[in-house]
Amino acid sequence: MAVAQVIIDIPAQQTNRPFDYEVPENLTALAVPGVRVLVPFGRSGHLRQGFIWRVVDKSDFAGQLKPVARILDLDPVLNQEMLALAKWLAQDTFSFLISCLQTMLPSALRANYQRRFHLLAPLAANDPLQALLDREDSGLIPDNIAADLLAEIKRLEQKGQLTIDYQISQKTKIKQEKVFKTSLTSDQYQGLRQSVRANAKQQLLLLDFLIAQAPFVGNSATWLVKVPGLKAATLSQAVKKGWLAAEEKEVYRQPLTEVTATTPKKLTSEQQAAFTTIIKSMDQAEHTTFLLEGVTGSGKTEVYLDAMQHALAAGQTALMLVPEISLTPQMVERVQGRFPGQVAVLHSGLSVGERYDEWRRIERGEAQVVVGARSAAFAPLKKIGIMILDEEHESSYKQEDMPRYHARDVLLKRAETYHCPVILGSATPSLESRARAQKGRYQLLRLTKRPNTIQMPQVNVIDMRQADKIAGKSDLSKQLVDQLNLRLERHEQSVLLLNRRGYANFVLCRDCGHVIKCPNCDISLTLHRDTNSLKCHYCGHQEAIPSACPQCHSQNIRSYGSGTQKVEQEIQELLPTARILRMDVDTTARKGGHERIIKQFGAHQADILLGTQMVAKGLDFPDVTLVGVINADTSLSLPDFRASERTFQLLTQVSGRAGRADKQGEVFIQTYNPENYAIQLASAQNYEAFYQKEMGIRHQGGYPPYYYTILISVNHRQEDQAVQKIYQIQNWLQPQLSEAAVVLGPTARMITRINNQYYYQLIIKYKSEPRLLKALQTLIMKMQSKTNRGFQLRVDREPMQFM
Ligand SMILES: Nc1ncnc2c1ncn2[C@@H]1O[C@H](COP(=O)(O)OP(=O)(O)OP(=O)(O)O)[C@@H](O)[C@H]1O
Ligand SMILES: [Zn+2]
Ligand SMILES: [Zn+2]
Repeated sequence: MAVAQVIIDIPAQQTNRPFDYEVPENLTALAVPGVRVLVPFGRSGHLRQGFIWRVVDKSDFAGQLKPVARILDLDPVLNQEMLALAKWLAQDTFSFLISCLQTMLPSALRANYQRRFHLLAPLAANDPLQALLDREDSGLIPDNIAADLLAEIKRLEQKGQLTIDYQISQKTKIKQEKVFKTSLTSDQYQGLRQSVRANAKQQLLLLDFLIAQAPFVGNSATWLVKVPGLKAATLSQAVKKGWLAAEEKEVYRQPLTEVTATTPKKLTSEQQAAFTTIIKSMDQAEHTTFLLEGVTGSGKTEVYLDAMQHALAAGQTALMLVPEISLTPQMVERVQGRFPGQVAVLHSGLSVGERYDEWRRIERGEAQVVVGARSAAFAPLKKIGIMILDEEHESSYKQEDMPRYHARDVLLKRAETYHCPVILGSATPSLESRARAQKGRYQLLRLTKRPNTIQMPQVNVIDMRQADKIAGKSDLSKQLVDQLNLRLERHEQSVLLLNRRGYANFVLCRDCGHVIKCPNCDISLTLHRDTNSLKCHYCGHQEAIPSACPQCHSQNIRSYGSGTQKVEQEIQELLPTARILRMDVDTTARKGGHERIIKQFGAHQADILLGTQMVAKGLDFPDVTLVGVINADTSLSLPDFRASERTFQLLTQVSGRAGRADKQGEVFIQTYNPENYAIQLASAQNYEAFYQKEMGIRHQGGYPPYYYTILISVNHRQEDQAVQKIYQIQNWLQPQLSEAAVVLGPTARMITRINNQYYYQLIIKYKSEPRLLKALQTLIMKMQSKTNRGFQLRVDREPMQFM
């Protein structure tokens, strides 16, 4: 007897293992690992969806096995590589296996359940359930059903008066169109044309069309028949008469717009050197990881494209991840232009149907190149020859919900399977990656110059403590406004960054630039409006908001922040002729909003692009000669040990948007902290020096990459419960750790209450803790027990957000 081991679609610890089911004789051919099935589950025996994990000969289960009820796929939706990847992912990220399996698939394949009840006995007069039966969709239990109705359903179910069943509704269907093949020769069609009656207008219309299609005749290709005025019935009759053969063919909802084809550029010597090293490793099928550290505008993308080309030429495929597709329409266009018709694009901006179609094209081998955001790391490509992670420092590559994976780790794991190299590219690599390159775990490749004679932009720091400001507009220095004006006169473009990271969350002295920090940690304190206090999120230190600056005693101390809308108005008043495009959460809320703004700017429909961090990424426009940063400081003050790194990255990246073609670029950075090393080194565009300096600070403070970190968080409806639990966890965990491990906290999370749940957390810093993994798994199990009802535990390895 064949036994299917099935992972059930219920993300919970109790169901986080395969369950055995008998495979009925008639389903044995279809019951293979990776197909979706419906199986009866639990005492109720309701049908649930699941995945076949493995098929074995016999079961260790003592009782009678239930049979698999239905198999939903004719071919597995997850292949062996994906199943193995899911297993690794579940372990590595402390996640449920089912969550990992679901993450790998487009949401169209995650079925929706419809619950329906069927009466076994008549309802009592005026039973409220009658209302549900009277509806058009009789018996459907709506998702938003009122609690008392649901209780009534439960009551009748328990009394045996009704049953509930679960039906899978698949939202997205494969889209099909009818295509045709000729079945007669050209002469035969001519003959028919003579023989049909003159008033058979429809038939004549079709025959004329078929004769005109002479090149198709005798060819095996199928095509769509679209003749104006021709009725569908005429076509079906023609098929019946044997004039034509018809078949259903899958068609795709194409989300792509037309792009112009491009040819490779002649690589510079630095690009050539990097490329040669990479393809050598591809040819030798090594899973080397390259860190391509190339200054902004140095042409990393050209290296990626050539490496992808090399893979395709060898009959392999290529996978490229970018942080956010909507922000990088230019990147997508460059890849599509280079490989027309071969590219699938995966991202959250697509409709469910579009995404599913792109996934199918990849799965069937019809697209050899995939470009996508984080979740495209699981694109079902086969024979991968190269994988690329562009802007590898971006924190959006880490998923914040279960499974909390980092796309980089997924690519590196897949590279082991495909024996192919991975390129991590950035002008500002994460410290983690750069440190690994230092140790030789990654191979460092550097591009230090822009191609040909193009120079890096000149960067100027404006000290806002002393700068001439425009009266009544304290956010703008005269110097920056003059520069904007100059660009207007020259018909060149400007990009303005308003740094909203950490907006209004910290306290800064407007006279001396002092930011209030924790006495125990090298981290700024966070302003809590609700309690009117300043708190440290690492050690729990708390103090009242001072009325004067502790450094210069000025009373001009306040929380800092400024909105894009306000700045837009100010600039418009100062430069009435300037055409300003604003890019922020408000203007990009609609689908395609980013893309529209970027396209408009590219088409010179505006002189100034003003926005939040969105404007820092990927833009490559030849006429941008000025970049202005309105407030460099905000992100410096985040209560996060990565605050300096993030600031450095942001300033370097945005500066890099200037002067990318033949016109020299200039950058002006307004700051209250001109001596700060992150600002200094970003203005010098000196990544290597920043890396050295920041590593020293991380070493001293005991932060990554010198330590690994794990965040454990617990939440509960009642604050005291959450507090008690986090202390219990700490007391239980501490003895299992070595002396070398450091436990920070417990502390409240910055936003302590969300949705009436209170969050408390611990951070473990460690170097090597062989027992930690096991301990955390035990902890996860313990937290699922009945006594821990109402608590939720979260274990996040290498968290990107500590707040
Ligand atoms: N070898 C080359 N010859 C001529 N032009 C080049 C070459 N390589 C790149 N370029 C051009 O230089 C500009 C910058 O290149 P690209 O966008 O690839 O840089 P990047 O390193 O990916 O940039 P960033 O990290 O700043 O986004 C582009 O307009 C590109 O077309
Ligand atoms: Zn001060
Ligand atoms: Zn502290």
